Amino acid sequence: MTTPLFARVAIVGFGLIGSSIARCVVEYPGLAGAVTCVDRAQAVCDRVLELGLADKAGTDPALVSECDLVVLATPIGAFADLGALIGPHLREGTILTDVGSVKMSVIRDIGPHVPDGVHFIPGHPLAGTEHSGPDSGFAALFKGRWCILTPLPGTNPEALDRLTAFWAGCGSQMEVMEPAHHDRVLAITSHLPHLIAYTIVGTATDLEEQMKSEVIRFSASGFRDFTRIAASDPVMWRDIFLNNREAVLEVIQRFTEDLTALQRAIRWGEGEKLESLFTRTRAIRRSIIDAKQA
Ligand SMILES: NC(=O)c1ccc[n+]([C@@H]2O[C@H](COP(=O)([O-])OP(=O)(O)OC[C@H]3O[C@@H](n4cnc5c(N)ncnc54)[C@H](O)[C@@H]3O)[C@@H](O)[C@H]2O)c1
Ligand SMILES: O=C(O)C(=O)C[C@]1(C(=O)O)C=C[C@@H](O)C=C1
Repeated sequence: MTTPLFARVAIVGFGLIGSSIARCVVEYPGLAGAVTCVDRAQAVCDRVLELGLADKAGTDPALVSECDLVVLATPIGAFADLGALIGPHLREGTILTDVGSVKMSVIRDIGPHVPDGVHFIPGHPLAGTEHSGPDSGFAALFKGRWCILTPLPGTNPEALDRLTAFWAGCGSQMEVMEPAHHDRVLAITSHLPHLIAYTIVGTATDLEEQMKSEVIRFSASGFRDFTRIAASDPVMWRDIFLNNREAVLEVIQRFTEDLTALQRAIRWGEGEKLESLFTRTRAIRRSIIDAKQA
């Protein structure tokens, strides 16, 4: 039997993403010898043990002290407090990473609590669903999906290689990025689409009762797709918008200008303008599909 990449991994926050990582460890050999669950909810810890996703589970942050990989997988608003709680228990040589959807704020909130000799390498798997909690995870979640690491200057290359190998073993395609660049890219590809979905479904929610029930009854696939996204976890998304404020505000500004231009084109009957934009957007969809098949 070959030695696994890590002897014991601690997953702090054992919801959709945390439990999917644990399922990878259970199902794919060679990633880690054992899993420790740390979650603030005792009910989550009990469920994780019941599901067989960890052999140790509890609410005590000191549980991370016996782990050589620690993955923070709570909503990012909890990171500053969490950093202060687990920092003193991290042992030398441990790799500390996270799965948070914003990277600059994670570096700001966790960085000051990382003891010397601990390798802090922020990360973000670009894979998820609208579901939450330990029952919603699955091992195939990361298969063929990007995982972005945003190492800080001076990061130990061997630690980076080990973490890269761990995520690749979960099925991810790996990429390294500057954290600020990550936050700008994700503001467009993930945060703005969620904000738009929340807005569209919110508008429907505010309609008068009669209209609302008709919208629900006759919702066609376009609206349905938005409701899936708008069903995503409210706390997680509150934290994302509050922690990627500048990049999100910038893309909202551009989006608002583009929406106003479309509004004008509709008002003035500028069919060519509309058709030309819709032709360009169709080409983007095709290039995404082609890139996936390549
Ligand atoms: N859901 C997605 O699509 C997705 C995709 C990629 C990355 N992420 C990121 O992953 C992280 C987790 O998201 P999720 O969807 O798995 O969340 P989730 O709601 O399914 O699970 C979060 C877990 O963290 C626990 N928790 C909350 N605060 C805690 C604290 N202070 N200490 C210990 N445990 C705590 C909760 O009890 C819960 O079990 C977030 O930072 C999010 O930005 C989410
Ligand atoms: O598919 C979904 O449900 C998602 O929203 C996943 C998604 C995304 O926007 O692509 C959401 C947030 C994460 O940080 C990464 C992935």
